[in-house]
Order: sequence, then structure tokens, then C-alpha cells
Amino acid sequence: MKESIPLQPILRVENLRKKYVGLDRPWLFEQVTTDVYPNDRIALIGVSGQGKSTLLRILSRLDKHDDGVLEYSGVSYEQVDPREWRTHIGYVAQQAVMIEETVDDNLRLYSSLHQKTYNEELAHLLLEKVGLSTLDLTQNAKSLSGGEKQRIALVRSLLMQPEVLLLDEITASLDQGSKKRVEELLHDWADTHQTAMIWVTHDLEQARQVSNRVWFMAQGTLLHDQGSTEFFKYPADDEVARFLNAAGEGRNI
Ligand SMILES: Nc1ncnc2c1ncn2[C@@H]1O[C@H](COP(=O)(O)OP(=O)(O)OP(=O)(O)O)[C@@H](O)[C@H]1O
Repeated sequence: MKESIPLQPILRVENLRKKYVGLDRPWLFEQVTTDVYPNDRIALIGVSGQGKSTLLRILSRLDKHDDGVLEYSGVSYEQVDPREWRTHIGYVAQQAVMIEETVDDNLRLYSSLHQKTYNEELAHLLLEKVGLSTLDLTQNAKSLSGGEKQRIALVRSLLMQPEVLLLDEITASLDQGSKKRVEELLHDWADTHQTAMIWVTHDLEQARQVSNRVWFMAQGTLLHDQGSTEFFKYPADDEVARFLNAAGEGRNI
């Protein structure tokens, strides 16, 4: 019989720790151990202040952990230049960061930073998908609305075709129509490219819809890492039940 080759995770973290800045407790989180495989669609949820955004920033190398293992494709983060790292692991921030140049310059930013060919055709296709096909790309990006900036930032990251996409509340400032378009685009994109996605969201309906796996942060750690259906249907403990109830997402709803 042919032996199947075990799939290597794209990202692996083991016993990740981040010091807490302040006197309340020693660690923001500790003992965070997990991995990310191609096509994983992870909803990263939990009450405010657990460090969800901080964990995403560590995974994207915009912040640094204090202890623990962080690997990309079996190689320690220490062996990979952060710029190189970010061509594989894309990150879309909660507050989209734009340079004070034209929208077009912003779209081309990562391609020029990483000396990659800018795929104009794909850029236009993606702009259409997120509902920005009529946007004047010659205008200064600072004149865009928050929701427009958010979608430009997403398109900019997708153009790099990363293997993992870290998404920090990226639909929070979007109207319902735009939000749906973005969710559909990312669903189709993940199907086509096998991109792993990690969504930080407070919108549990969205978490259910976009994910097949949940990372639940509580008690200063990644308390649960399980399939989405199971997570929402059968709360693993009182902590999860309280969280779901507080969000109006009780077991029978
Ligand atoms: N080393 C640290 N790095 C980042 N935040 C820290 C640190 N130490 C303490 N904090 C505090 O912990 C909290 C972590 O915030 P973070 O945004 O990562 O959490 P979150 O779970 O994403 O919250 P929210 O859901 O409100 O966005 C903040 O209140 C921050 O001030």
C-alpha cells in the first residue's frame, strides 16, 4: 500500500508567549500552540483584550513574541527575513494603512517593495469584485472613505497571492453589500488558491459562515482549537457557552 505523505503546516506555533505590558498579569497570552494548513479557514474569536490582534501581528512579524516557536514551512522565523515572510503571510489591518500617494500607487506598493511584477489585470478584476471598479485610481488615497481604504488594502494584499491571509476585522467598516462581496471574494479565492485564512471577527454570524475551524482565545491562551460546526453546536465548556450567549448565539439559536 502507498504511504500518504503527511502535509506540512504552513505555519506552526508552539508555546508562544507574549508579555503583558502593565501590572494586571504577567502574560497577555501563553502556551499558544497550533498550526495552519493550506485552505484552513479559521475564525479567531474571543472577548476583547485577549490578544487576538496581537497574535495576528506576531504571525505577520509586525510584532514579536517573547518566547516560543514560530515557523513558516518548517523554518524558524529567525531564519527568514520579515519582508520575505510577508510575501507568504499577508496581513490586512483593522485600520487600513495607506501611503499619501494615489490609490494606484497604493495598489502597486507591495509589488514594488518586493520587486514583483504588478498584475494590473488581476488588480482590476479584484477591484470589480469588491465593488470599486469605478473608483478614480489617480486620486490621493487619503481622500478615500474608511471602507474604501479597507477594500484597497485587501486587494493590495491579495495581489501578493500569499499562502496565509491574516484578516483583522476587515469588514467592520463596510456596509452589508460590500461586506457580502468581500466574503464571497475571499471564499472563492480560498477555493481557487488554497489560501489559508485567519479572520479576527466579533461578528459570530460571519465567523460561522467563513470558517471551518475556530480558534477561541480566553483565560490568557488559545483555549480551544476545533471545527466550527462543533464549536458553535456543542460549547466545549462554560467559558464558550457564556461567550456565545453573550453574543446572542445560544445553543438553540
Ligand atoms: N505586549 C502587549 N501587546 C499588545 N497588547 C498588550 C500587551 N500587553 C498588554 N496589552 C493590552 O492587551 C490588549 C490586547 O489587545 P488586542 O487588540 O491584541 O486584543 P484583542 O483580543 O484583539 O481585542 P479586541 O477584540 O478588542 O480587538 C490591549 O488592551 C493592550 O493594551
